[in-house]
Amino acid sequence: MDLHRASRSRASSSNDAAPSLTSSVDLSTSSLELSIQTRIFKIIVIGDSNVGKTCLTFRFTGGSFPDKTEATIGVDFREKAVEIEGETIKVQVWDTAGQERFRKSMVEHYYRNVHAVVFVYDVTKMASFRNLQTWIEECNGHRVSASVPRVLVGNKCDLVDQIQVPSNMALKFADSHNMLLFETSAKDPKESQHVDSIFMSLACRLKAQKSLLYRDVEREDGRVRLTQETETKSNCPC
Ligand SMILES: Nc1nc2c(ncn2[C@@H]2O[C@H](COP(=O)(O)OP(=O)(O)OP(=O)(O)O)[C@@H](O)[C@H]2O)c(=O)[nH]1
Ligand SMILES: [Mg+2]
Repeated sequence: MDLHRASRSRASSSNDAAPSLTSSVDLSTSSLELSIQTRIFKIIVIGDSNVGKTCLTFRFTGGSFPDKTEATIGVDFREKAVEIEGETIKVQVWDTAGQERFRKSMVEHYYRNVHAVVFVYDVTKMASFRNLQTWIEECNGHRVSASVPRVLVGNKCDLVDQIQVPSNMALKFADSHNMLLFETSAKDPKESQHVDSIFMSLACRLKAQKSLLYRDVEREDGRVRLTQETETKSNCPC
């Protein structure tokens, strides 16, 4: 399955950084050491119920397709440590509920300090594609910065005889929203690497955006001050 690259070039430096990366934060030495060791990127997965959000996140973090899923209630967290350019980063995936009744009390939490957003639709359900506009509006309504990377995922491509959403339509939509488009399948084991690349491409972009110059650490009266780098790096291999 092809990975379509919609136009996008939004390297940004202003950002709600990873939990430990606000531009000027006092930390104890031990928590600083911890934050230097492992950064955590929070990625939320959003879309209609039944599009396969749980299966995609399961595929990425567990490497397999679940035999059986139930509608997600609230949120399920899944984590995976990945290595990018020698740095170990924890990708924390928030598998959200698509059903309104199972998500309404959680919505604020989904979007708080989010680093990247994955919008999912089902390629065999045109309604799930049409509803993307509503999901995007919800996201924008929660003050998610324009610099937070977003990608679009059309899932269930293994159901080749049932596809309702043409690739060119999805690509046009992705382009108009400055997103990359991935058409894939959580179920098809041959697509496993492609599913990984959804999250890895985001992690690479986040790493490039949120570089910290550790040499800028200053010590003042036993406290430690972190200074965030303002330049973006663009030497990520992804
Ligand atoms: N054929 C096929 N079925 C899939 C794929 N991904 C998920 N499914 C099936 O679609 C159904 C819904 O999958 P979930 O991952 O639970 O959907 P969800 O988006 O998490 O749904 P909510 O938790 O209610 O928001 C399940 O029966 C899955 O087995 C896929 O890539 N191909
Ligand atoms: Mg689910």
